[in-house]
Amino acid sequence: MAPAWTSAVEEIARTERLLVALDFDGTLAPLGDDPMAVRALPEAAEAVRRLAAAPDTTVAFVSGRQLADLRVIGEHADDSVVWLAGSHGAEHWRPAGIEIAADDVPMADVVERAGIADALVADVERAVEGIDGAWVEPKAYGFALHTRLAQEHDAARAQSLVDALVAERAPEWRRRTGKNVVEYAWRHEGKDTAIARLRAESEATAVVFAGDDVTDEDALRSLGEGDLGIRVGEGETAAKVRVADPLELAELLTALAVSRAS
Ligand SMILES: O=P(O)(O)OC[C@H]1O[C@H](O[C@H]2O[C@H](CO)[C@@H](O)[C@H](O)[C@H]2O)[C@H](O)[C@@H](O)[C@@H]1O
Repeated sequence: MAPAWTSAVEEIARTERLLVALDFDGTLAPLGDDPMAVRALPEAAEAVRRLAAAPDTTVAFVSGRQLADLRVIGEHADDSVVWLAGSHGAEHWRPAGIEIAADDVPMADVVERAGIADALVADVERAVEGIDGAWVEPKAYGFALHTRLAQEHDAARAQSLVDALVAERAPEWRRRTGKNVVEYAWRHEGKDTAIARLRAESEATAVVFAGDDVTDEDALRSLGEGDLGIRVGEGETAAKVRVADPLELAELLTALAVSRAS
């Protein structure tokens, strides 16, 4: 029997210019304990390669990872044709020859906020130092508190300590929850902003977006009638289609690449 998503994939494959925007962690790559050790499933990497080679098709990774880390885990080389939106859309990368709009945050603000962020990250690290399984990932515009390896009560304690510190020192920062992670950032862009920018720059006539987590719902909710949102795994969603895991997503993306190439 054909998968339930077959007709949706065949329909969107007929659009003139397609943007395929993909979250990374939990979507192309299964989640793991060490964030820098994860990689896309080979089947997913191959599907991305085939889609990127298909006519009138732009592929982008849209991730909460800071850009530098996304390039490492995404095995993204300088000559790649895959577009990137990191830090939930606050950082962008484009292939050679495609112009990229300059960041509109004044340099003086960046410097000032980076100083505040560095001091806050140091204090947050000290605050969670003795809590088993809790650790801090410094990021381009803030940090993430990881609790994947912590007991439930330790995770809750770490989160409330960090919430209190951020509320006192940086109440205007955006707080986002994810799978065993809470992120805090002074840039407020979300994946909805990233999709709007990628759609405009690629002149897409339709968008496919796939993601597995709460922050991906910003992007999924922003999609229009002619787009295709895909939720990977469980959870409430605004997506039209659900797949079980990254492996089934790779199967869907391969089917899309085949339709797009024919
Ligand atoms: O937007 P995404 O690409 O899904 O990024 C979300 C966060 O991903 C990373 O954390 C998640 O994946 C880790 C590796 O599998 C896992 O250990 C962790 O529990 C997950 O929450 C990343 O480390 C965060 O910075 C991202 O924001």
